[in-house]
Amino acid sequence: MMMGDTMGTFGSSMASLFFFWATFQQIFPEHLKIAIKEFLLSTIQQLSFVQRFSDRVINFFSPYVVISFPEYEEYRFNHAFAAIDTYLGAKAIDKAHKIRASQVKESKGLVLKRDEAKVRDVYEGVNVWWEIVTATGGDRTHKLTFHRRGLEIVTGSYIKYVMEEGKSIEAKNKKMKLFTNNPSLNWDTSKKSLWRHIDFEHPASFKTLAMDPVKKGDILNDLEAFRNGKEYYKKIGKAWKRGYLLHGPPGTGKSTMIAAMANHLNYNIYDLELTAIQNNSELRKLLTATSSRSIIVIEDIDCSVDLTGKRRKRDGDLSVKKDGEQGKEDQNQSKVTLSGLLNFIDGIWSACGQERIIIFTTNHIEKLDPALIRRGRMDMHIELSYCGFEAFKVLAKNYLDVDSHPLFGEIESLLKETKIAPADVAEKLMAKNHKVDVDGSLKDLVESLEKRKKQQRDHGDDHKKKLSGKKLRIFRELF
Ligand SMILES: Nc1ncnc2c1ncn2[C@@H]1O[C@H](COP(=O)(O)OP(=O)(O)OP(=O)(O)O)[C@@H](O)[C@H]1O
Ligand SMILES: [Mg+2]
Repeated sequence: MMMGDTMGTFGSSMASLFFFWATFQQIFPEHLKIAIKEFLLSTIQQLSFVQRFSDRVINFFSPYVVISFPEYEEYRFNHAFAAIDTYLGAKAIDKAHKIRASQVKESKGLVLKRDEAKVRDVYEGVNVWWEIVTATGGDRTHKLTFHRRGLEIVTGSYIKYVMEEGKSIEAKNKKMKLFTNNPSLNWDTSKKSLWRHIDFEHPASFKTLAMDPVKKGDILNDLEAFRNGKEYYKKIGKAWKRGYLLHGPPGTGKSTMIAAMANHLNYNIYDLELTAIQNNSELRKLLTATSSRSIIVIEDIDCSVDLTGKRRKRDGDLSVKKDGEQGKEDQNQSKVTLSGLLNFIDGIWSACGQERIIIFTTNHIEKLDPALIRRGRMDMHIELSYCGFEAFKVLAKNYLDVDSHPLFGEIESLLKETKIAPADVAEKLMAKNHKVDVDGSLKDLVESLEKRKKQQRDHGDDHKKKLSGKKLRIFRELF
């Protein structure tokens, strides 16, 4: 067709359209036009009503239930959303096709997350489908779809299970921290000024801890029972806390065990230095500023606070001061007292605290006031003692990577007769100049044990001689 023909056809079509519009304007009066408009609008409304009604009918007959977990609710972040996100992210990584890796500031290493919009899960035989939906505004929502049959299981326990799993994965991925209290003089109005922290990266583990394996097993079981004891503690109406008293000579592994416990449970450590605080109210402030899932440690409790005085009942309170020291005590408000510590452990902490462990360590259990260490306050007394053969075998494995050696027999019998701390054994087994020398290290240890055995025997003889001399003197004085 020629260009001119095309233009002609277009022109005549436009002319017909104008003609039609002008006729419409003339024929239909204004009110009729409004009526047509209203008719069209109501038809559209009816159609959307039909749509809504049909949705309802479908929902009514549909065997599926959908629960939504929006990221924000009334402008506040919904923590359930975060827990679900973590749970789904970590779920069945091995089966996922898309994985997202990231390193978040607070996390230990690379966090691998399943990166799929839809995830299927099965819980107690119920199939559920999770889907993440993003609205046009960018708000995200986790949608959980399942068959009505599973309603009781899903609402009764599955959602709770997802929340708990999510939170525990979050906690596991978090870097542990070691907190130390700032001297109270440096505190300002912010809670953050009470404790300073560093990342906690101690390599200690129960596997490398040298001690009697039965005792080790008991402690591990106790920790596990505590960690999983939320419902139990609630049932018996007690605060979810546990106290351990670690006692034993220097270098027997008390501090190492605390690190191993923190690593095992993934808890933060609060190392409470009592000498840096002035009084009981500061102590209370510090302890209430600690977080859940943490271990609060007071090392060398016998040296940190004057606990040696006899307790005396005063105004229903426990006092550590000896009789006659009342005036001094009133003046001396700058003391952290046994009563402050005990009150906190028993009272305030029980009311506000959750999932906390408190550990006291001492080299001199005999110096401690019985009130501090009675059962219930300190639930478990753990003695770390001199190195036995079983503990030695763990150290030999750690340091030399050997399970047996011709010198083991001799070492076993020497250890029975000699008091040596695991720290001293470890020192002998440690590689010199980064070279592991099994024979040399074990020979070194045997020599050191023989020397100690002799010293300890001589010291024992001296002690016996002194005693018998004293007895003789008393005998002479008497007769
Ligand atoms: N039972 C043990 N198992 C493994 N290593 C140990 C053990 N005991 C001591 N060690 C080693 O000795 C070093 C000192 O031990 P640790 O600091 O735990 O002793 P401690 O009982 O806390 O002593 P102190 O009473 O002086 O505080 C540790 O770094 C560790 O290498
Ligand atoms: Mg120590």
